[in-house]
Amino acid sequence: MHAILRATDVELFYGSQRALCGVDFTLGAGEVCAITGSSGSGKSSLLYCLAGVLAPTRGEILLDGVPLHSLDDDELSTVRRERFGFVFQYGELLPELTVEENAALPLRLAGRRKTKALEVAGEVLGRLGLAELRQRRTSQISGGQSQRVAVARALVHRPDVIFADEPTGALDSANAEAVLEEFLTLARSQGTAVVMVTHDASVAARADSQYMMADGSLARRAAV
Ligand SMILES: Nc1ncnc2c1ncn2[C@@H]1O[C@H](COP(=O)(O)OP(=O)(O)OP(=O)(O)O)[C@@H](O)[C@H]1O
Repeated sequence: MHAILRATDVELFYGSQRALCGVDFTLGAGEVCAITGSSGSGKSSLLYCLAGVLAPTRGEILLDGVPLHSLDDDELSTVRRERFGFVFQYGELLPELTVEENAALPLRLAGRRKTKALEVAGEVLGRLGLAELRQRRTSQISGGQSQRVAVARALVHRPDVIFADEPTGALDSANAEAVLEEFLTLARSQGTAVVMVTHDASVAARADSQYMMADGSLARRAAV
């Protein structure tokens, strides 16, 4: 399997606080990976580094063999916008936009025409059970519905890698299953890779690979 993302010996400090140490990680194209670990163990920090949002203090992150730190700000923004999709814990939707406008945002930023972008967003929203809410402003939907809109927005432009921090945290089991199915379908059909942080053991068990984060160190868990 072609390695799309590779981290070698990554360390991250926030001031004097060490959040990551000696992290090695490889993600194959089309691989769905789950990272678990206790609160404060460094899971979100790792996602931020892998996604080029934070620069590691030591070590490097390679995307298709190219070190993220070799890209200038514009190139990094383009990578994040076009090749990555994000469902972050505090990833806010824009309250003045409707559900479908929020979900269509990555396509609009990529220059797609509004009608086409809304049509594609509508299909994804439908698969996530949100068809009825398309025209609703996101200030008028529930937390779990917002989370699914954020998932739709992360995958609408068919990115190469989706980074998801607790993407099913606010969802009941049926909706968590719908989100996971979307990830797995994209991975199998488009070769999209997914790195997701989750506390949900049943979600993690469905991933292709599982890792455990403890005190800034990452360890692969054997398949059961
Ligand atoms: N901006 C920051 N400044 C200083 N320390 C930080 C910052 N963000 C995180 N930390 C610290 O870095 C460590 C790792 O935090 P991180 O958020 O990556 O953990 P996490 O495993 O994602 O936690 P949670 O499951 O609670 O979201 C923790 O000790 C945290 O207190």
